Amino acid sequence: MSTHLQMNAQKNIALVAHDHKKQDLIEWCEKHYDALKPHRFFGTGTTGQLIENALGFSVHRFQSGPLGGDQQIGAKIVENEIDVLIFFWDPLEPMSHDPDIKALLRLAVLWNIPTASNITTADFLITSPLFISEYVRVLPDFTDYRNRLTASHNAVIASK
Ligand SMILES: O=C(CO)COP(=O)(O)O
Repeated sequence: MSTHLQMNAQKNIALVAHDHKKQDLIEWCEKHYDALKPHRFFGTGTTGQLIENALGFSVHRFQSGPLGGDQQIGAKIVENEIDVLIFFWDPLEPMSHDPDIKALLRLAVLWNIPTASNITTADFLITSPLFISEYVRVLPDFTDYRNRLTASHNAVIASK
């Protein structure tokens, strides 16, 4: 069994980049300005501010990554408020908030969110016809997982 979530043609895009990758993300946004413009933007604090300044896009900014921004974006993914994650993370730099980064990337996989971690993948994503159309996102049915303990727990209670 699976469940389905509707993505609108206008996507909610989360933009995140580590410090040595911020310029790459800004240049990527500039390169795809026309394709990105119709969508809505979210971002970690510093990345969001830089994108606003460089592109003029309005970006809903969360906290800076090390202050919890990755976790806030992860929560929005769980609440189905983010459709696409563009996260240029730095493979050469250990981060104080590595657990938060891992958690965000994990949630993006769990909730089947299209995710780009480098320029090439981001180019492929933004040029996909699906980027500007409605799309039904398939999710595993988590019901069994959610109920995994309640049935046996209820049986134990009933037997007392
Ligand atoms: O650290 C980040 C993502 O893990 C990004 O945070 P900033 O955009 O605030 O620099």
